[in-house]
Amino acid sequence: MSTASPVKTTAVSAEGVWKAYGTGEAQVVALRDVSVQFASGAFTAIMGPSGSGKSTLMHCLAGLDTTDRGTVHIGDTPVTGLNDKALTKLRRDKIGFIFQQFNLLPTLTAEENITLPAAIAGAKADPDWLKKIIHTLDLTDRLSHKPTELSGGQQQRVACARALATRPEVVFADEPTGNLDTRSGAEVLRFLRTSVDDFGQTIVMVTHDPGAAAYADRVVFLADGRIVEDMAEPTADKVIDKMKHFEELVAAAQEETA
Ligand SMILES: Nc1ncnc2c1ncn2[C@@H]1O[C@H](COP(=O)(O)OP(=O)(O)OP(=O)(O)O)[C@@H](O)[C@H]1O
Repeated sequence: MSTASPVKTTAVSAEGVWKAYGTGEAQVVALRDVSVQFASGAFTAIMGPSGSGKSTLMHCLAGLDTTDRGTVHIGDTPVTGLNDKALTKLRRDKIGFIFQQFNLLPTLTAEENITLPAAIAGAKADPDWLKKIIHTLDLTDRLSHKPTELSGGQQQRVACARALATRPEVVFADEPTGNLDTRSGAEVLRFLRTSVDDFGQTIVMVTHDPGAAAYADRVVFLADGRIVEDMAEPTADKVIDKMKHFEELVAAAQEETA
């Protein structure tokens, strides 16, 4: 019997990714030669100033946007180069999304919002798994409610259940606490943490909030389209301190890639 700890596999990877918007004088380079791996069963936060490329990176990783150069993989599956049909299938089968604005369908109940993506994918979500996440999210008494009958925190918890219903290879969360008060935000973050620790999920979360980033195992900092820092075991204080020295990090990264 082997006593070696299990080798962490890579859930998502980007290799030499470049992305620009517009052309000529109006061109904005949003990502400059970004290479990064996200381990399976880990919670990673992506941080950086406004316009640093966080959303662009997440969209390229999730196959919502194309890269100009470089490659992206979800597990062993190359995202770059897939046609629209294959991309839709990849997103449906392997990726969960949580958005700042919840993005629930207003005419459906909480339960229907949670189970719809699996139904569209032609898969029936495992009932025991669904029961477990609905219970963990404290939504059992809210399943027949429509989104307008739920608080913001409850709506985001429904969005969390929806994202995890198919046990995707990775969940991308874009500012999931951006529209929530501190208490509701903490509930969502605690759930994301639990989903990693107890259920082995992989989470990649964009956030501006050092307190939210402190729930993660790792923080990747972007500035000016480059990765300028990779922090393990973040705390809010460590993150705030790093953000104070951002200009120096950007200047160093610019010099390195000049
Ligand atoms: N569709 C687009 N067309 C033109 N420029 C774009 C587009 N999307 C993003 N950009 C530009 O690319 C750069 C990176 O944008 P991105 O939205 O990825 O940054 P961000 O770090 O997510 O910012 P924020 O924190 O404000 O959401 C910015 O300069 C932005 O203006």
